[in-house]
Amino acid sequence: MSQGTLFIVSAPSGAGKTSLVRELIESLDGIQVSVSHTTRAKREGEVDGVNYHFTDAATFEGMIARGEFFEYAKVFDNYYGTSRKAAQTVLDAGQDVILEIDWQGARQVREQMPEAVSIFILPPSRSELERRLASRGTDEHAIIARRMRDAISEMSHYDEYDYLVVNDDFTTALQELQSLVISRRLACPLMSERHASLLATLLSQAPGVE
Ligand SMILES: Nc1ncnc2c1ncn2[C@@H]1O[C@H](COP(=O)(O)OP(=O)(O)OP(=O)(O)O)[C@@H](O)[C@H]1O
Ligand SMILES: Nc1nc2c(ncn2[C@@H]2O[C@H](COP(=O)(O)O)[C@@H](O)[C@H]2O)c(=O)[nH]1
Repeated sequence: MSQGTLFIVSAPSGAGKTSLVRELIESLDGIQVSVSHTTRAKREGEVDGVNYHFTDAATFEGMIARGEFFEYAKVFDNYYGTSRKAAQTVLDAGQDVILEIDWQGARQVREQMPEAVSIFILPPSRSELERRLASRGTDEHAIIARRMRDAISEMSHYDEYDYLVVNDDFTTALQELQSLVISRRLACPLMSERHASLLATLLSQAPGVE
């Protein structure tokens, strides 16, 4: 079975990547989002194992020591990471996988898997980014201020990514993400089983092929 494609999606906090990725995986078959581990506190409404695997720092550091992370980083003073097993299981099943991670994690993934497709999502403006962080209603003022400060350093890594998508109008940004996933599938140099079997049939029936 051919392997799926790994997509990296990064953005400053509040730009809308979780909302876009949620809609993307609902709109396309054969693509899943990898559930990260984090040491940050659970927000109201978040579910362990769905939004994140919520862990304490000792557990997270034990996983680091055992080499269980594909990538991990400290973001806003908390650990966040993708378990190697979680991402690989999806890829081995022939499904595409999306990692919603920061620029530090994206670098680690590219080093190990240069064929990964990376997408950076930009907000239309800094004021709109701040408005979205506030309107989400999940974080206190000090946390929003910290995320706004770190947004500039996150965005300064935009040029390490293969594609940029501006999340101004949500539907337009979603369509651009859908196009990137679909065009990657069509351009995939690894032949799918369906294509291989069709070609084998077509070529075996062609008279006079040398
Ligand atoms: N195009 C858009 N226009 C207006 N609001 C949007 C748009 N996209 C997302 N939002 C809203 O912005 C807020 C932040 O979105 P979201 O939580 O998806 O951001 P995020 O990039 O995943 O943040 P984090 O990295 O902190 O998880 C949400 O309330 C979401 O509904
Ligand atoms: N390197 C990684 N970064 C991650 C991962 N999961 C999330 N993130 C980054 O954290 C921020 C904040 O997320 P929040 O849920 O607290 O709002 C987010 O913007 C991502 O950039 C991960 O597995 N690895």
